Amino acid sequence: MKHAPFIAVEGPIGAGKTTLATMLANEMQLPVIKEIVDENPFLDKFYQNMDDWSFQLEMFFLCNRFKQLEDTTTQYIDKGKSVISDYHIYKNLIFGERTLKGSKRDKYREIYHILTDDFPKPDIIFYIRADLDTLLARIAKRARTFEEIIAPAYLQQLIEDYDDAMASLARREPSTVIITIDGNKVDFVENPEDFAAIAEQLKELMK
Ligand SMILES: Nc1ncnc2c1ncn2[C@@H]1O[C@H](COP(=O)(O)OP(=O)(O)O)[C@@H](O)[C@H]1O
Ligand SMILES: Nc1nc2c(ncn2[C@H]2C[C@H](O)[C@@H](COP(=O)(O)O)O2)c(=O)[nH]1
Repeated sequence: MKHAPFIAVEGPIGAGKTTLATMLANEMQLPVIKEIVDENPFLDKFYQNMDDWSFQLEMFFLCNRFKQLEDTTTQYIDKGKSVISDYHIYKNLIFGERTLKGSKRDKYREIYHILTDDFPKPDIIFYIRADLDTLLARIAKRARTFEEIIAPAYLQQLIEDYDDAMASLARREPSTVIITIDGNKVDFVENPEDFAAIAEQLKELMK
């Protein structure tokens, strides 16, 4: 592994991405890039009416992450510095393919590739899988008001979409190291030894 990998933590809503990315960044003394959520003006409208608001929402996330990834590239990656992020830009496509329809989905897909295809991609992905009950419990624990009305069926579909997307990414980009964490069994928040095992894997990869 390169001495300055770009690391991402991924997984469906509430899986523990921000928590794990922050914990690993502290342990490894790495800068951490966190997606913006609370400043997104469309999320609450989106959960109330997905068809009406999905295009604005996905475009907001895409434009915001485009800027973040641009800055991450110039401030860290181009300078050979390791960095960890609580998302992979690919999540924009995972969600967009599900929440958009017809010509809006086609246009969004084209815009996504125009904006992101030439960006550096993470060398290491920690992919947190978890079942519906675990995600619902963690979303409730996080207690964001606008997430209270997330339909379980939407979340279950995202769980399946993430599995398909990670398998597709592994086929497309065989050099990317994908470490899958079973979020139903591994608890890096409550069990220090679980976190230590994950951190050890990252240290080995960064040697
Ligand atoms: N392994 C875990 N065990 C218990 N609680 C967790 C775990 N991972 C995350 N949480 C909690 O679940 C909520 C969602 O975590 P977060 O990191 O925000 O997830 P994500 O970034 O994937 O949406 C937070 O309240 C967090 O403290
Ligand atoms: N439709 C989309 N929703 C997204 C996207 N990225 C994040 N989100 C939503 C999901 C959660 O309600 C909240 C925070 O996401 P976490 O994964 O950190 O829980 O924002 C997206 O690209 N499209």
